[in-house]
Amino acid sequence: MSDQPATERIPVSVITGFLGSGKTTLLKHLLPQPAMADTAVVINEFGDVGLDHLLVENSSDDTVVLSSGCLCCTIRGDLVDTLRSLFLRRRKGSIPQFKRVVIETTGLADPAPVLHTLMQDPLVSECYRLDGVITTVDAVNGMDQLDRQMESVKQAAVADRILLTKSDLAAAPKVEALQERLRKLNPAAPIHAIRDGRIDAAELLNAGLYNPETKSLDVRRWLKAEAYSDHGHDHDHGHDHHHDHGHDHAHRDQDPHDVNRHDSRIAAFALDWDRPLDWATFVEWIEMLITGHGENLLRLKGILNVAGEDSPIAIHGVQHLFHPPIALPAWPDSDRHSRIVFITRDIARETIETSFRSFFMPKAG
Ligand SMILES: Nc1nc2c(ncn2[C@@H]2O[C@H](COP(=O)(O)OP(=O)(O)OP(=O)(O)O)[C@@H](O)[C@H]2O)c(=O)[nH]1
Repeated sequence: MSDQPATERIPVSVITGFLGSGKTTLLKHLLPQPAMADTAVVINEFGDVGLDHLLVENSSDDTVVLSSGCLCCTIRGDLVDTLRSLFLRRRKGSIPQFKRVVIETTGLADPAPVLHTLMQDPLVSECYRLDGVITTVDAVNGMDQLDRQMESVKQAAVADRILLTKSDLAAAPKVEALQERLRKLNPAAPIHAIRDGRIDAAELLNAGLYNPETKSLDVRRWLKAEAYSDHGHDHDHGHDHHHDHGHDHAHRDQDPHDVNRHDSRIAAFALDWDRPLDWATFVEWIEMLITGHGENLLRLKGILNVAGEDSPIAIHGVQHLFHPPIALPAWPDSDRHSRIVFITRDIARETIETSFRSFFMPKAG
């Protein structure tokens, strides 16, 4: 665990989104805004020659281009080195005192390993904290990309904010259908339709647990667990079909003939539990889950009511990584339920729920 409190580490925003979906255009419009002052930018390009940094006008010493590979696979070590070197140069005063980092991934990046590195690498997580993931989705090509490219599904599924770009080029019904699909894929992320990257940076920043404006840990905003309750996850209606392909109820109204839809492999849901949880049992359950399903646990976050603790514990996981829990100073309101949000691939809600109950429901007889 990092010695630095979460509030003192430098926030990192990750901009991801499929090829050509408008990441660089967005960055170009964000960087001149006052809310983005003192931002260091790390741009990752696929291929030998980086171009995007030339397109982002205020390229400077704070802009680092990682080329010749995709951030998610070949050059993860470079990301660690880059973030570390930026931090050391900042401390030495050889570059300005940046207060935020923005990483633009390549369009083909699977975002999970990038988040992994940010949260897991001891050197990185000592100095930085993941603030949020911003995903651009192309209104013209997005539907097709979601059908064909699993990366684009994952990019949308793990987003904290989704930006629908190029809606000026797509017919309204097409934009609405895409928005609807994205809402099912990721119920908690607000979706903004934008044109040519134009959006107020304040809408995108500070998506994390810590809210710099109120200087407090803002659990409700971070977790948005309530967003999952309206999306058809109820399980009391006598579904008798078998869920052996990880098909989730949230997607039951998709076109059954469209076998290519990756979204049916992705499920987003929240578990809610009204009794205090035994911490040792919880850790045992999570470890079991990670051992069995780690790769497909795309994202997990929650706030727990732990037996014997007066205040809540925030948890955060990405695939095989379970981040050190954070003890929050107090409950945000009178609701003392534990809430855990899951974004999974090929794991149905029932699987998680059944395993949770097997650990926490008192055994009959
Ligand atoms: N009409 C229109 N064009 C846009 C919009 N957003 C981006 N574009 C254009 O889309 C093209 C691709 O945009 P980029 O910002 O380079 O996309 P990118 O995601 O950075 O691309 P890669 O780094 O190759 O993955 C450019 O020609 C942009 O001008 C938009 O909202 N409307």
